[in-house]
Amino acid sequence: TQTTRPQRLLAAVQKNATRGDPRSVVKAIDQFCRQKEWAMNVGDEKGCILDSVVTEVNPATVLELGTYCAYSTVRIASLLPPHAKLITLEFNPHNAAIARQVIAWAGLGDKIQLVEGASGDWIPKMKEKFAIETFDLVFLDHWKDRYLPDTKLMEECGLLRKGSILLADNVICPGTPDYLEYIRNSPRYKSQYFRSHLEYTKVEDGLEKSVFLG
Ligand SMILES: Nc1ncnc2c1ncn2CCCCCNC(=O)c1cc(-c2ccc(F)cc2)cc(O)c1O
Ligand SMILES: [Mg+2]
Repeated sequence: TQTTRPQRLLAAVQKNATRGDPRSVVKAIDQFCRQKEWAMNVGDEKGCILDSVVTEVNPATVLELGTYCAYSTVRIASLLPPHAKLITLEFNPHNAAIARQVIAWAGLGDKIQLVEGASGDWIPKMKEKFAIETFDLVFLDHWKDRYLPDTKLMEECGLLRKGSILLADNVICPGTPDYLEYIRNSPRYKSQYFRSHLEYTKVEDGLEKSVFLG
């Protein structure tokens, strides 16, 4: 029977990456996406910007919205300090199952908690279910029309503190116009646009980094 793209991506990781070596997992996925099949990972170009933000923030708590095949999950977690925790939400059970295996191959299972479900359902439960006070860094990479409502939800649930960083993928392509409008005009955020390209293409895209001012 026909395999899915996430299954083929996982096979490429298991074939070309070294177990327990997160950077080789990242490299294997980028190679697969450049040489075989495009997939909606943040990719190597935007990934370098992601790396620089993670390194600068040096977060103890990270929330990722939209795991897909765990490319950015592994990329972020490989840069975290020893006791830091990354919670990643994935809506699609098939993608979650693939992501778990990519995370295991990278050897990052003790830093990453993958939760299956919709962001809107889980954000209000974060504090009680995961003993989280606030997130130092949030990486938004899920449904583009959920960036704004989920940001407002995180504010309402007290999950952001003065200095929390939001980093949003795809603000140009596919685009998140309502989120950009809100975050760039709100007195509660200081935003910066990092111009780049849609993963593995020459199409313009970028990341929007926003600091919550409290
Ligand atoms: N926990 C949760 N809660 C809510 N939604 C949740 C979720 N967990 C998952 N999802 C559902 C996310 C589905 C994937 C989101 N990402 C995207 O849709 C995406 C699309 C492109 C793209 C660009 C140009 C094209 F021509 C085609 C596609 C590129 C990207 O970098 C993208 O991140
Ligand atoms: Mg994306």
